[in-house]
Amino acid sequence: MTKQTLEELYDLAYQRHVQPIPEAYTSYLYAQGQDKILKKVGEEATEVILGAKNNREELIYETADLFFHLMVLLVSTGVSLAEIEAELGARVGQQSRLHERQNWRGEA
Ligand SMILES: N=c1c2ncn([C@@H]3O[C@H](COP(=O)(O)OP(=O)(O)OP(=O)(O)O)[C@@H](O)[C@H]3O)c2ncn1[C@@H]1O[C@H](COP(=O)(O)O)[C@@H](O)[C@H]1O
Repeated sequence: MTKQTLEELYDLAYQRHVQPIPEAYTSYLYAQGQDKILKKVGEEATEVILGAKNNREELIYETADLFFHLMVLLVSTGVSLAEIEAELGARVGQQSRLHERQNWRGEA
């Protein structure tokens, strides 16, 4: 089974940005502009929720769609995957502050 990492997906999205291919869907998204990309991210996020409600196959399929469109969004805004990884890295080892949330135990 062929696998693709998020880094490879990002690189692909980046390549389509710097070297557009007229018939490529990814290049089409960039050509349509930011609002189109944002709309797709919103749609795909909603489809992840619906997929999760249905079954795990749909959740997997829709998550892949969302990841792809998120990569296109990051590329189009000039945000690198390394910046996301750095943000995630900054959170490693931090205590969650669940106790600061009111009623986090579900108490009245
Ligand atoms: N991973 C993906 C990927 N995931 C989802 N999609 C596309 O995202 C779209 C989502 O489907 P929708 O029905 O929501 O959208 P749509 O109706 O086709 O499009 P709209 O008219 O709504 O914009 C489909 O066209 C999918 O083909 C992807 N398109 C491309 N890739 C990767 O990018 C590579 C390059 O693709 P091209 O840019 O098309 O050459 C591919 O080989 C893949 O590895």
